Amino acid sequence: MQSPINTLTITRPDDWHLHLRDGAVLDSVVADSARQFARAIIMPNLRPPVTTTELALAYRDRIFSALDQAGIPAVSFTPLMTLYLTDNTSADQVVRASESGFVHGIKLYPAGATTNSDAGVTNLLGKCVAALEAMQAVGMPLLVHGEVTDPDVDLFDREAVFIDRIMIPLRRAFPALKVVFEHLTTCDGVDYVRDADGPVAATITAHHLLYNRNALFQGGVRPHWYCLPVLKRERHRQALLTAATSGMGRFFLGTDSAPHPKGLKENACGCAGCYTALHAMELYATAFDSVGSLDKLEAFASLNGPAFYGLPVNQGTLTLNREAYRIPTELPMAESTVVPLAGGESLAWKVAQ
Ligand SMILES: NC(=O)N[C@@H](CC(=O)O)C(=O)O
Ligand SMILES: [Zn+2]
Ligand SMILES: [Zn+2]
Repeated sequence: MQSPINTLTITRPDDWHLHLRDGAVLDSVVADSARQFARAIIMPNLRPPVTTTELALAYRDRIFSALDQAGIPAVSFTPLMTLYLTDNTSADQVVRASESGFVHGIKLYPAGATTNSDAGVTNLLGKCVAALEAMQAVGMPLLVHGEVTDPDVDLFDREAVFIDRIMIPLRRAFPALKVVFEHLTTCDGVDYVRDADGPVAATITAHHLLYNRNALFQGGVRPHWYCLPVLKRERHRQALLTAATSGMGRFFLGTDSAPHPKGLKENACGCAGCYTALHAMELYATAFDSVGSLDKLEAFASLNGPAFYGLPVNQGTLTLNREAYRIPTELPMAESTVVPLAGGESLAWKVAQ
């Protein structure tokens, strides 16, 4: 089923889940995101993590310097900052973040769940009650990496178990808390977000819409397809695609683009994270086109996110053309190299320059 559409112009999109890193890598990656997106929710899992409004302000300044160095005017890309929730995040820190006007979410990393999560939360409903109460009161969204870390739980089941053990009790205790279930990967997650009462939403990556877990092992172990939460079975991919193309306001775009140096991905213990900022909208257009739903891309990429976060829709537009585009195999970045997801492969969509 292929749509006859050959060109598509949508309201300029936003990326509601992005890793920009820091230092020299930040300088290299920020231009890729700014080329396609007007705003992005910037993940706080740096080393050390961004745990306070002061640290977020300093990081935001470094992002603006990187934009300036890349020749991108500050008005054309807005970093929406987040804080990293810890066992010690106080209600006062939440209030300060909210009053800053530039912090738009607080991120839950269960300790040990993913890249740079060592400082994360050990017991959400035991240690973070004051912070969660304050977040609910001021309307600050909680962004969650929704996987349990219990070593007895199979890697592929960690999202489903997170719903039962954390999400449901959390929502019962804080029914008015805004929650974004980040990088949703399962049909269990889709069902939960679709049916839950209250202000719940989810981001979905391009890679989870395009690939199932076979991609990790096609012809051998392929580390560039390894991310967390890990790719799942085909039926989960199908459920994500149905949700993303449903037009439902609870589902919106979040690339989870997460650059790692090539040498740390192609490694005996390779890092989790896929780099998709370079070709994000091309990947999403390919996924939506695969089910004849290009007409639903604008809601997912440009309208649903701002509505949930209470922000205005962007002014500009982005045009995609049906045009063969070969993804580069490698990108030189600072002192290292980053391999974009599906490097060397071709897509049928290209963002117009
Ligand atoms: N998604 C990933 O596999 N990695 C992310 C962390 C995260 O979003 O969990 C990273 O920071 O590298
Ligand atoms: Zn995550
Ligand atoms: Zn992420």
